[in-house]
Amino acid sequence: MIRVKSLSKDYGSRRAVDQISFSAAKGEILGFLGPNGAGKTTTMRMLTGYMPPTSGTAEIGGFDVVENSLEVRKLVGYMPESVPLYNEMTLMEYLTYMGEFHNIPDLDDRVDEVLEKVHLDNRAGGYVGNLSKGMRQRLGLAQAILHRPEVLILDEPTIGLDPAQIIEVRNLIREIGKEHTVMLSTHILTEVQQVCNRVIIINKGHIVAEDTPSGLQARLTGADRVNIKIKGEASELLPLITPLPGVMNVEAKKENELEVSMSAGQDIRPEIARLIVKNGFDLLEMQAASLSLEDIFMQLTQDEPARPSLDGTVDA
Ligand SMILES: Nc1ncnc2c1ncn2[C@@H]1O[C@H](COP(=O)(O)OP(=O)(O)OP(=O)(O)O)[C@@H](O)[C@H]1O
Repeated sequence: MIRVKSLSKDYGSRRAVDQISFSAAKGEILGFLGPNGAGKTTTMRMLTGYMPPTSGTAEIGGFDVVENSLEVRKLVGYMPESVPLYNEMTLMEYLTYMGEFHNIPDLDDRVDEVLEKVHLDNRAGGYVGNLSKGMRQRLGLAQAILHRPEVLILDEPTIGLDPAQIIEVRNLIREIGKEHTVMLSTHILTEVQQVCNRVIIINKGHIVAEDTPSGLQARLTGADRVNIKIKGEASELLPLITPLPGVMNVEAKKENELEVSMSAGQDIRPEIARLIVKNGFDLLEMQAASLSLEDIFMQLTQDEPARPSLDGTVDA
């Protein structure tokens, strides 16, 4: 449904998005995760046809966002970061007004339908200005799905909401995701874990990782770090484990506990376990130190010298 190839955007001499490529299939909820200024909004604006790319291409449903922007707008529902809503209109008036741009034939029925979908049907005659922030966000979603788009692009849909409102909006997105392809941007890690089935991590205009939330975690968790608990003096094991191929560092954490860091992709837990037992120690526990998505995100986006990226190439 969404296909992006080498898409770039320059603001003057500043490159905000740098040759990104990705795609999203029908029925996917794709999370676009990145810190402030990463290029999320810029990418979404290009995808919705609101801003031309400097180079590269983006297609929605086979239509080029520049050459077929009218078709693209029919196919896409967009909820910008701050949804412009008209406070002096009732919810029904607002949605009817927005729906007129799209020539929706059964507009009155459709307005009732979407208000029900976002659980605002009981506020239909009330003023937009009287809505809470969470309700406004839900109205923004109603506006985005009004013309039955196949693709929904949501820019930071839960920003500024309180925890209860966040849960409501996330549930709604999951529900909407059953019928639409959804791409949402966020800087909240738990959001992609809870809502999305695939995640793209973007930093400084570059895609630094792409996977399922659990796959991403698994790739980095693997057994990069293992916590080991033994019966006996952990310090005695240090000189034995350190020379093992694939071991980067060994540290005694407590008297009988140590942490072994291994080179990425080299799971040498069996060798370590054999070595411990062979040397007469009882192995009480061996646990891969699980990285949270937050750790992964920090690893992928922090400024540091060249390091291997997830696909094994070297990132500058
Ligand atoms: N209209 C503009 N003119 C010049 N620079 C811009 C413009 N819009 C964004 N930028 C810059 O482009 C980069 C990417 O911004 P963008 O808004 O796309 O990031 P973002 O990931 O959506 O971040 P945020 O969550 O803060 O909106 C930033 O460095 C930003 O300062």
